[in-house]
Amino acid sequence: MDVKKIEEYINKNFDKLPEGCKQCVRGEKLVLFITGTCKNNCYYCPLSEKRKDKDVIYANERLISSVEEAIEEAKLCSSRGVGITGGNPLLRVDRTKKYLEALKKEFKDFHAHLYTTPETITTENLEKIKELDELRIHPTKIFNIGYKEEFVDELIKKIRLAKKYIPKVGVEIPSIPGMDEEILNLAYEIDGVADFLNINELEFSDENYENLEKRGFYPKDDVSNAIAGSEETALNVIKNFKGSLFIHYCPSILKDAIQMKNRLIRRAKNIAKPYEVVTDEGLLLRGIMIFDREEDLNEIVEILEDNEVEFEIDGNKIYLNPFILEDLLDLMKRERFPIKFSAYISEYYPTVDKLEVERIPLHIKKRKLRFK
Ligand SMILES: C[S@@+](CC[C@H](N)C(=O)[O-])C[C@H]1O[C@@H](n2cnc3c(N)ncnc32)[C@H](O)[C@@H]1O
Ligand code: SF4
Repeated sequence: MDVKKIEEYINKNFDKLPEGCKQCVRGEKLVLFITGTCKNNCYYCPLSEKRKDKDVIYANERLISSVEEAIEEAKLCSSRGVGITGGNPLLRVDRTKKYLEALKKEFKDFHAHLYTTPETITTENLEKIKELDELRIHPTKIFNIGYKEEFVDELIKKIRLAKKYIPKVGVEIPSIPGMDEEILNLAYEIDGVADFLNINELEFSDENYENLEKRGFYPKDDVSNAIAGSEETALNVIKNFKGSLFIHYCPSILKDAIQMKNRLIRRAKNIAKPYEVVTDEGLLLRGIMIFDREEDLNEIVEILEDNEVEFEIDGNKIYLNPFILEDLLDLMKRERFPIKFSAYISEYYPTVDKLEVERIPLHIKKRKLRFK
């Protein structure tokens, strides 16, 4: 599926999607990675080395250590809900409870969903997370050990238990190529018990690549992280399923090209300085002038102030609107005004690390070579 097809598919099915997915697609969810701790060891686990089995907390891409930082990040992204993920959040259930309750208290109508696995769904844990609106259960044993009735029975028991505390309880699984029959059986077994089944296109990462390759899986193309055959398995299950359960297929490209982009746009709009431009991809553009000498910087500051141009000084740099910078350089060249600075357009992520993705040179100030 390409981006256009995904958009058509999402628009057609939007009303049927679980609320957590609706918000996720629109980039409205704060992704709260509450711990990297997990006892499951799935061979396809995509977690990066920085997160896997590390007891760390991230709010979106930001490493945090307090509830206040999570709230701040939610505000910066105008989040309307939270997806609590990991690792297994229920292995740090008291921390999960603290963050969940704080976010629910801070924001009105804040939708919360959480990912976990069947073993940790207990009455004691559910009591602590009953403020959740949605739970998504990943039956890891079925995909790591094999499809066995006892694993399906355990899953069904846990869905029934969770439904006593949480309004919506669904099952979320990776689409393992070739497991069409098992996934179809699973869908029939949970029909009438679970509220939905989400099937994720299988993705590789630096961490799981070797494991996936050993099992004969390989990338479907050289532009995405998706595994060949995973989409076919998911779509095959949906085509052959004749029950009433809602099955949603989540392609890898939906996460990268639509959901991530929408989340970035929300953050970018909130943090953009008055002189910065938000791109359609949710990145920020700014013009940068870099000076060797303070008097050259002061001269330009005077010109910008005279022309009421918004700008900011950062050490030997001036930041300003990229289009104004281009116009200014054109004018200076036309007027043969000496250009005593280097100028670039910088494109960067509106994330906490402000990762620069591109720097387009507009003018490079020639350096003089001096022999001593
Ligand atoms: C990345 S996990 C995060 C939450 C938690 N660790 C878990 O596995 O449930 C979210 C969902 O992605 C699915 N998943 C796990 N590994 C995946 C992979 N390599 N590619 C695609 N989906 C995957 C699982 O079905 C899980 O429900
Ligand atoms: S349950 Fe999730 S975090 Fe844990 S090993 Fe499996 S994929 Fe990784």
